[in-house]
Order: sequence, then structure tokens, then C-alpha cells
Amino acid sequence: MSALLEAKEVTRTFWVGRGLFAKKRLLTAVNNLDLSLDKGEVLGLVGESGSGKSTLAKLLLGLLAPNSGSITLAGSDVGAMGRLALARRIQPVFQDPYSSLNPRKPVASIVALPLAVQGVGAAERRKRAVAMLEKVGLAKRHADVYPNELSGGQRQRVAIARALVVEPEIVLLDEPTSALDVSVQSQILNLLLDLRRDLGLTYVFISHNLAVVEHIATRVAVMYLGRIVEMADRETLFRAPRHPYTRALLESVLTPEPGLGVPETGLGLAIPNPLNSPSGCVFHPRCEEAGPRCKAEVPRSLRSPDGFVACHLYDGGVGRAAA
Ligand SMILES: Nc1ncnc2c1ncn2[C@@H]1O[C@H](COP(=O)(O)OP(=O)(O)OP(=O)(O)O)[C@@H](O)[C@H]1O
Repeated sequence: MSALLEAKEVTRTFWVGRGLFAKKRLLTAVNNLDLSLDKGEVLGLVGESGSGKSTLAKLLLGLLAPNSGSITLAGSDVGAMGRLALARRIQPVFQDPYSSLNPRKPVASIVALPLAVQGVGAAERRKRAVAMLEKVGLAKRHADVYPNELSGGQRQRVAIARALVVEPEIVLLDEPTSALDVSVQSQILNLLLDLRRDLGLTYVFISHNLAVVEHIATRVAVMYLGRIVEMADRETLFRAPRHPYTRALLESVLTPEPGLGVPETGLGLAIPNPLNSPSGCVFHPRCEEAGPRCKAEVPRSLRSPDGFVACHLYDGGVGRAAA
């Protein structure tokens, strides 16, 4: 079976530099990345801030073009598909339900907007918007209220209804519960799981919170400085993590820092600036197991039945420098 969504050797760079006369430098946000998503999966994408998750999300949504490599949806190039055609098939839900909903529009118009863009008539739009509001656990009366009359959880339900009203195949959820209270978070996660089952959806679920990803994902990809360093089925990844970075992230879940949002990784050094990406394995300056080879040689991705790991530990060891 071919993948529903596939990224092959995708790289995305940005020119950065402060001030008019400062020399611009090239930052690689997503680096030669491979990813494939089958129908019905929930792919959890985790990594610290700055690892490239949002850039990858924008690439998958066709909001950014890759510098090189390809992104295909059911075999068709995402860049060549056109915004409207793509929006019918893949829809985003973002973190902040406060800023993502127009405060001057009633809920039904907010949910119906993607249908208006697609040219659906007013009566049909309202009917489908109200039906979708009910599907996400809101009442009919919510159709005519304004976002400021709703709680954070209800607003996120509206954002989910707006994404689903065009009946997309894939929903890309970028930290959809991070702005919500913990008790509301699990309600939204359970709603997402129900919707996936009832509507046959496929999700990409981006989060820095591994506990959330463990709840919802079927497969997990761990990102570090623009690369996926490990990918595996959820059970495998949480039971037997292989990459030292994955292990550090998992340990950080055991000692959460309330209110910080971003995991305390216990890795000491902060994530390096992608403008000065380390040589060899980009994780080596923070890795307790690193050896001479890690500084010198970029690790290959070693395939396993349910994913891969990119670490010299599993490819002959870390001690031998490159020939
Ligand atoms: N438009 C841009 N111009 C310049 N640099 C950018 C741009 N977008 C992202 N970057 C840089 O690319 C790198 C990856 O950023 P990205 O936002 O994709 O990471 P992230 O994992 O989503 O982080 P966060 O969780 O903080 O959103 C960062 O170093 C960021 O500063």
C-alpha cells in the first residue's frame, strides 16, 4: 500500500540575519527529512522547541515550499495541487483557540467559512456547520454565540469543527491542547480519538508533550534539529526507546516542570542554534553516549520493522572515527 502523505528528502532553509547590513546566513529548519503516513494513523511528532516541527507542518500543509525533496498526498505533489484542492484534503488545527477564531463572527459563520471559500451556498453551509458543531460536542445554540462567550475547550471544539467541515482526509494538529487546562486537554484528546474512528480520519499530531502523544498516537517520530532521529510504533517507542535523545525526552516526562510547558530534558546544554549545527551526529554535544565517530560522521537511518533510528550505537558503535 502506498502512503497517504509522504515526504521524501525534504529540506527547508531560511535566510536569517539582523539589520540591513548584517550578513545573511542560511538556517536549515528541516534537513533531508523522510516521513510517510498511512490512512488511519495518528503520527505523533515530538521534539523540543526549535526542532522544526512547525516548519514541517507548514510544508505538509503546502503553506511553505521545500527547497528540495518532495511532498506528496496520495501520490500527487502537494505544491502543484493548488491551495483550495489541498485544503479540501488536509486541514490544520492550531494551538491557540483564542487567537485563531474571528471574535466578530458568530460560531456558525466561523465553522462555515471554509465551505464559503469552496463555493457552497449559504443554507447548505449553515446546515453543515451546525451538524459539525454537534459532532464535536457543542449544542445547536452555540451556533449563534460569539467566541468570547465560550470556554477555551469549547473554542478548540469550534476550531476542530471548522477543520472538519470540509471533510478532509488528514488533520494536522499543532499543539492542539497545549493552551488548555489539563482536565480539558483529555476531553479534547478523547474527542479527537472518537472523531478519527467515526470519520475515518488520519492525524499528524505535533506536541512537545510526550504524555499527550502517548495517549493519542499510533506511531511516533522524534525530531531534533530538523531531522527525525527515531520513528517507531507508539508501544515500541515508549517501551524500548533507542535513540539517546528519545530516552532523554522520555525521562523528562517523569519529572515534569509544571507551568513550563516545554519539557526539562535534563540534557544540560540547550538545543544548539541551527545556524551552528554540530558536525557529525547533530545530537553529539548533548549525548552521554557519544564517541569520536559521532562528531565525525552523520548517522544513517537504520530501518526496523516499524520505523528507524539514526544513531551510531546501532550501526557498529560510536568509538570508531570515520575511515
Ligand atoms: N520564517 C522563518 N525565518 C527564519 N527562521 C525560521 C523561520 N521559521 C522557522 N525558523 C527557524 O527554524 C527553526 C525551526 O523552527 P520551528 O518553528 O519549525 O521549530 P518548532 O519545533 O516548531 O519549535 P516551536 O515548538 O518553538 O514552535 C528555528 O531555529 C526557527 O528559528
